[in-house]
Amino acid sequence: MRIDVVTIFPDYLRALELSLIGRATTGGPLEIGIHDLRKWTHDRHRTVDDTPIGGGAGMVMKPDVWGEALDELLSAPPPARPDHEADQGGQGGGPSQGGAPVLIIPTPSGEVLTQRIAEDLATREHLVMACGRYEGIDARVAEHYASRGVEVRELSIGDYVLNGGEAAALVIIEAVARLLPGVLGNPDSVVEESHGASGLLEYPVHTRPVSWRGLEPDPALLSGDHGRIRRLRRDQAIARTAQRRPDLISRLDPASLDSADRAA
Ligand SMILES: NCc1ccc(-c2ccccc2)nc1
Repeated sequence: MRIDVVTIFPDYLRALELSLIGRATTGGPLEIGIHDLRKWTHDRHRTVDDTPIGGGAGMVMKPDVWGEALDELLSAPPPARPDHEADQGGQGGGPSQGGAPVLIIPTPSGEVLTQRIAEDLATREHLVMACGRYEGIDARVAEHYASRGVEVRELSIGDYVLNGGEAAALVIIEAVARLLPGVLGNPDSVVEESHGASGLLEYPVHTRPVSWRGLEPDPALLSGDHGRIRRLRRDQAIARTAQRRPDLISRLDPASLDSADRAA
């Protein structure tokens, strides 16, 4: 997968070149390109914004500058893919959706990112992320590329407003990139995690010391009885989900709640 990020604060995205994601980019399953939007300006002041048509506070990012940047990045050839990855669907499941790039625009007015959306994006070959600042990007940019048949995803990462799309882009990229084969240290840990296949929140985890400040985990965890431990953890996950995220309980497939027993 290749991810291109366009921003007026390229240094904000340098974190991607560190840690887990950073390791995956050196000849791994992930290529990342960070681009300064001002590269596509032509005036002396490298202007990227202007006052809103129709009035209102703040500034809006100019469609013409964004158009030059996205024309270039969206038409770039898809990343070369080694043969063994021909049908690599990654943890996102399913075959790759082919090389057509997806234009992702982080925005407070977008659809909220979910694990399902991350899994879908993890099957793509090329993501182009447009990070807005100020009051956002001129709405005609998303409209234009959608009308040209580009898949445009305006994504929110939650119901709050940030100063720009960069922090949201980091969240979206991490949620997607960690699903790619070879990026996550232990692929098994993708299975039992909050918002994973079970649709439940993750059960509470513990490690040594067994007794800490007078607190100890449920004795079942020390029993060595794996069926009993599996059932305890399922019950803990259900209880935690019901308490903290009742909205997730209503979406659950009842059959998935018994899978812990069947897996025993
Ligand atoms: N849902 C998180 C989120 C994403 C993007 C923005 C944003 C703010 C200003 C300009 C451009 C994007 N705000 C919140």
